Amino acid sequence: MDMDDVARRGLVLLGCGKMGQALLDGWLRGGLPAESVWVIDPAPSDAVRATGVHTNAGLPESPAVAVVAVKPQMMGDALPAMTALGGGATLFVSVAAGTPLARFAAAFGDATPVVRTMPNTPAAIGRGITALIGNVPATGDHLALAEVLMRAVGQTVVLQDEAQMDAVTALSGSGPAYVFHLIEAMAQAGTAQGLPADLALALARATVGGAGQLAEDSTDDPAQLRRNVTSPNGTTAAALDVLMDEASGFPALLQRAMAAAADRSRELSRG
Ligand SMILES: NC(=O)C1=CN([C@@H]2O[C@H](COP(=O)(O)OP(=O)(O)OC[C@H]3O[C@@H](n4cnc5c(N)ncnc54)[C@H](O)[C@@H]3O)[C@@H](O)[C@H]2O)C=CC1
Ligand SMILES: O=C(O)[C@@H]1CCC=N1
Repeated sequence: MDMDDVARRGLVLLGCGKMGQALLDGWLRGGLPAESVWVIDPAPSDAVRATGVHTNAGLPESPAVAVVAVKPQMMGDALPAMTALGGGATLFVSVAAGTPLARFAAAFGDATPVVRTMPNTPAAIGRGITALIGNVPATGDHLALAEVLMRAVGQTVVLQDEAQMDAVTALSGSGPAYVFHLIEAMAQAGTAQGLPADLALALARATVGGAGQLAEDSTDDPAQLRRNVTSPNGTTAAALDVLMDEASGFPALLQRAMAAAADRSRELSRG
């Protein structure tokens, strides 16, 4: 199965909010015809309607793919709309946090191929990263098709074990929010040091954006990039003494924050 099959047989997208829309935009940008997509969402946005996809219309009999992009708490209400697609002919791809593969087998039958994924919101600009893992009925071809779908919005990595999904969710799924909060916090601290708020925010955004791009593009690892900024006994060293403090610095804080996120993912998985 490839994107030509998806164009011919159709793709159903269940839930088209922030993540669903980012994916939809990526697929349409990549050349998937709007008439090949069926969106099911009780409140589709004007932007989704404007794409020309089918919204809340009768579903094709045997779509190539059904993508689940509703909140984990909505699964009980949302999945029954797709019951008829279970059984094997349609590949299910879920982007939902804390929703195990077994939840989809229970809804659609044990023979249904399902690929569970965890994308992130930089997908909206084609800069996401998505981790994937398939269930037993999902073949190499199914996983490859799921990767093609997710590559429309960024990079992909395949996991070895579904249990890794909780840590992935805590790291790359939720991670953009930590970075946005870092920008907010740097801007606030800049204001506290006497800068006007708009100037502090502009500096913080560009610094995090530029440093992120440098970290991704450079052949140096992040530790070396950090050392490149840090003059002996200079300003950066003074700040890093605070940020790298064993008890109260970034590492300890992020250990706690990500443990909370991963624990919440495990809790959601238990239903
Ligand atoms: N926002 C993020 O950063 C990420 C979200 N995810 C996952 O993506 C999924 C969607 O999250 P968001 O897009 O952020 O949420 P969202 O709230 O923006 O979108 C959810 C959409 O589902 C629709 N919906 C509600 N009930 C429905 C039903 N019964 N049938 C069909 N559609 C229904 C809503 O109208 C809404 O458009 C979640 O499972 C979340 O865990 C995964 C990675 C990152
Ligand atoms: O907060 C959440 O539950 C979702 C999953 C990863 C990012 N947002």
